Amino acid sequence: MTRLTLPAPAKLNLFLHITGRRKDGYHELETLFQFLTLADQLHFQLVAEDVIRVSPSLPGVALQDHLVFRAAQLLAPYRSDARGIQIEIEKNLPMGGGVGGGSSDAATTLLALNYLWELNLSLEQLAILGLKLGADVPIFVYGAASFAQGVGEKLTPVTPPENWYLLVHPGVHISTAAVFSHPELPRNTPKLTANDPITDWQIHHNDCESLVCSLYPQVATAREWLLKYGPSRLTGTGACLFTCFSSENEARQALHALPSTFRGFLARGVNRSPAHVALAALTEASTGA
Ligand SMILES: C[C@@](CO)(OP(=O)(O)O)[C@H](O)COP(=O)(O)OP(=O)(O)OC[C@H]1O[C@@H](n2ccc(N)nc2=O)[C@H](O)[C@@H]1O
Ligand SMILES: Nc1ncnc2c1ncn2[C@@H]1O[C@H](COP(=O)(O)OP(=O)(O)O)[C@@H](O)[C@H]1O
Repeated sequence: MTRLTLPAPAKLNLFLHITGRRKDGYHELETLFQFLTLADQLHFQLVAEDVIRVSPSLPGVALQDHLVFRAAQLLAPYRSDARGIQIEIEKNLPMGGGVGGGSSDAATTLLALNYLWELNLSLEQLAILGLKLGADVPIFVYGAASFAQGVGEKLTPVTPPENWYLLVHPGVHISTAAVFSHPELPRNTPKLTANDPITDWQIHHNDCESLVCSLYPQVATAREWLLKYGPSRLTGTGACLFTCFSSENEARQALHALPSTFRGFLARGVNRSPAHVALAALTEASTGA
């Protein structure tokens, strides 16, 4: 096989507790990750020359900083021949939206190149490499909805309900680093205990939400609008907020009522990453399983 298309799905942080800060400045988190059917699409094509080509470019992102390019660079030394790769990205996920698009693009690149370059690296090896690119990369590499601890790399698979979500982007770009370095960010939520119902995410919260709403009035306005439909929540450090619905139809009706100042996305929560589903289908087809 010389070409491959794989999705790079969005994630939601159904809740996000900050339980402390490490000496290196990184924050200790407890968060519940679920994937969405909403995804970027990445097209991979092996080429004879020893190059890594990524197109189209992303606004404001130099090639050297592009997480897809960096993921390919990390894997290139493991090749046994000099075949290069051409990668084309259909970017559907809002950047800086808290849905992990960059990390997911990187993880999908690791999975795809491991397959196309026939590297036979384990998911654990790919996750260790991926963590160098971002705290969120391992969850996408493993591909199972999980309760995450540490900086997001200690993962326990769980199965929250696979609801329909309306995701609202309030039109602001939020820097993860800026939120985490803010003096008013709460950093001392007690750790959950073995008896806490982890997948009952609505009883938990996102420690970034109040701060982000006070720094970005558009996020607060979007939150107020979503609250008409049910409990709403910020994902990650924002900017996107979500609320859940029991059917696609209800979620679609809410999407139709969304003010034009916001962008809305309809998606289903899924506990297995669509990238893994696609890769498994491919492997089964090629082995005739
Ligand atoms: C907060 C979360 C929750 O899923 O998501 P996003 O809102 O970014 O999607 C993630 O932990 C983000 O992961 P990721 O986007 O990969 O962050 P990184 O590139 O590793 O880190 C960006 C910056 O955020 C800070 N950071 C990040 C993660 C963490 N646990 N503690 C931190 O203090 C650090 O200052 C770091 O320099
Ligand atoms: N492939 C990529 N997709 C998105 N952002 C990228 C990518 N590569 C590098 N970046 C940089 O990472 C930043 C955060 O990306 P993103 O994952 O979209 O945010 P978030 O973690 O909030 O969902 C972007 O603003 C951009 O500067």
